[in-house]
Amino acid sequence: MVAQHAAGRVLITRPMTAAVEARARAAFNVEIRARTAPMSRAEMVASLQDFDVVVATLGDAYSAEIFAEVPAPRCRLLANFGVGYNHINAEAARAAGIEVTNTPGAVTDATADIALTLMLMSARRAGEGERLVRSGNWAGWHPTQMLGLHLSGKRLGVIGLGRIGDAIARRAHFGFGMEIAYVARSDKETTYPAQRAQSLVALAAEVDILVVAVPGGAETRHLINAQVLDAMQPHAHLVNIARGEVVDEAALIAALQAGRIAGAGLDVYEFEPDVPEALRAMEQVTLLPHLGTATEDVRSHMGHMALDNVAACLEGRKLPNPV
Ligand SMILES: NC(=O)c1ccc[n+]([C@@H]2O[C@H](COP(=O)([O-])OP(=O)(O)OC[C@H]3O[C@@H](n4cnc5c(N)ncnc54)[C@H](O)[C@@H]3O)[C@@H](O)[C@H]2O)c1
Ligand SMILES: O=C(O)[C@H](O)CO
Repeated sequence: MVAQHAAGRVLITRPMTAAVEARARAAFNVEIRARTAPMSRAEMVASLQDFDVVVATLGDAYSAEIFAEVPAPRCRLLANFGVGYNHINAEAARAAGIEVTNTPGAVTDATADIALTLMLMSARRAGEGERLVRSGNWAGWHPTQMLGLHLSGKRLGVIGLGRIGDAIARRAHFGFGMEIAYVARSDKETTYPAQRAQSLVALAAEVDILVVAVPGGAETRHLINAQVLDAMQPHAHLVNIARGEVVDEAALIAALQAGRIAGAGLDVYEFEPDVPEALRAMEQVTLLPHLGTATEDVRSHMGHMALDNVAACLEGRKLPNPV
């Protein structure tokens, strides 16, 4: 028997997995928004006025302006569904008396798996090959057909050796025998040999695959710019599973069109869900629709973590995952 929480109205801004919705309905006085699109400005303002806790997610742009519109919010917690919370101005939330939590760890393995999927698809031209077979134009195997980049023994550069970056590096090293290099402010302790590069440009210049796994937000916006892309080797591939804004998309398109890099594997986009026609037109680009955490198990795990934070807030306990 799940206890009913008398106090507190909860809004969940998207439909969730059945398991998460069932727990939320049993445990809280909850409203679950039926729409899958991000919250409008008016909806976000109303959410801060009418609910004690809001389970928000990617695309719900709780900017400083939204908080400024509600001087005395009823809301005490924005429990973000997802580890990345660059869509929420956490400083402005705190100034308004609203805590922010996220779901670290629940997303790590699944997102690392998608990074490896993109590394393999990009290096081995899997998307292009699949489109060839589907087109009916495949003329058959021959020794020089669609040659790609062999990953085994190659060098992987990780930008952002945190939870996901480390899970990617582990998979790449122990699964594919790849050498690992990374950039960070200080040396990291790892379960595999890993070399810290002097700078991002130096890292870009020395690797076969460069994978982006830093958080989004103002500090990392356009971290991967024309200078970094120009430093990469012509046979190298860029993989981004972090946030679209970390990569200067116009510079990436220019580098790909000029053949300055061999390919890119992207799960996220600068102006998501808009994906430039130029990217969609290029065979050497693998495009996924932000699939990092898209499995039933993982989305339920994320939802339960968010609900654990909701429960803690409503019961006056310490929040498990403050950002
Ligand atoms: N594609 C997806 O579906 C998906 C899924 C989950 C997470 N993500 C994104 O991945 C990000 C990382 O998640 P995580 O759990 O690994 O976070 P994390 O905090 O564990 O790791 C991020 C790492 O990046 C490092 N970092 C920050 N700025 C840096 C910089 N300028 N240069 C080098 N390193 C820098 C941090 O020190 C940290 O080690 C999330 O913030 C989110 O935006 C995407
Ligand atoms: O940050 C995350 O957890 C994913 O991108 C989904 O929000």
